[in-house]
Amino acid sequence: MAEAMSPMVERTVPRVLMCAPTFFEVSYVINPWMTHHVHDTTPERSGHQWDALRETVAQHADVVLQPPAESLPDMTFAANAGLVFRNTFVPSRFRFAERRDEEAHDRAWFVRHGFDIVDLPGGVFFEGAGDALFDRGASRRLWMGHGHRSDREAAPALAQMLGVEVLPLQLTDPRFYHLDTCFCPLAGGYTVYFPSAFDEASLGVIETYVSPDKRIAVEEADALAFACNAVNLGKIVILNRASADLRLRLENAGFVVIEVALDEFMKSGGAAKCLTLRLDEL
Ligand SMILES: NC(=O)NCCC[C@H](N)C(=O)O
Repeated sequence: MAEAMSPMVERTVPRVLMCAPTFFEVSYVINPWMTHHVHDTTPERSGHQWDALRETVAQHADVVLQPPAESLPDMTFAANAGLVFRNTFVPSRFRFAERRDEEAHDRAWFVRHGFDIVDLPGGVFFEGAGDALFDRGASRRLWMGHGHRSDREAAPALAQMLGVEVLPLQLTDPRFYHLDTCFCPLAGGYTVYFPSAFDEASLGVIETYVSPDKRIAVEEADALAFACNAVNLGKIVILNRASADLRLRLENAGFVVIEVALDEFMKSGGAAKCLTLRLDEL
């Protein structure tokens, strides 16, 4: 029987999925961050950092736990399970074989929790909320990154399947291989992003849709510290690290910045946002 989740019920407290890093390690290389870190993580350190993130998120949201699976070290990056919109779950189709066995676990979890599963057309790669981020301003538009992991073809398909406007953004820097590594929509329509990770046309799209007073462009040092990979829960912004300048800009926009060290996960190319998946996208 489906476990009761009531995903359609209007909630005031955000609901966030996380998956413990029990089996997390760097055992293969599918992005530049992983290159020098094969077998360079410890369960103690990743467990400790993940617990700190879970406890921080739990102060501002209901945390729902997905059981991890053995031999799937990247499953802890819950954002990549798929995309949630209302009661619909669009499962990821991973580009690299190393992550494809996660798909069955994620699908089963979302079926079990009462979501409607809607699949992308065959052969289209799509890495879920790693590459698809809802605007948090007045609009429900979806920003979608492509060029490294997800295919551009996923954008019109998602628009049709979900009935939302989808804005594709071309990613150009292999270090910022998922949209959530270099772009973060915040409450009120503010947007943190690293301009150099996008092609010119995509920067033009961002500048068309996000007014200058809402754009928070970061320097490379912040981008490399995964400052764009932030969890935004209302006024709260949880991230690995922010420079004094970025913190000030976020505070001036009304946000409260909370740093949680996640360097063990950065060895795999992920941080706060990648380790979470919003389940209430209404
Ligand atoms: N950026 C994300 O959304 N997730 C991080 C995924 C890290 C994993 N090692 C990968 O390369 O797929």
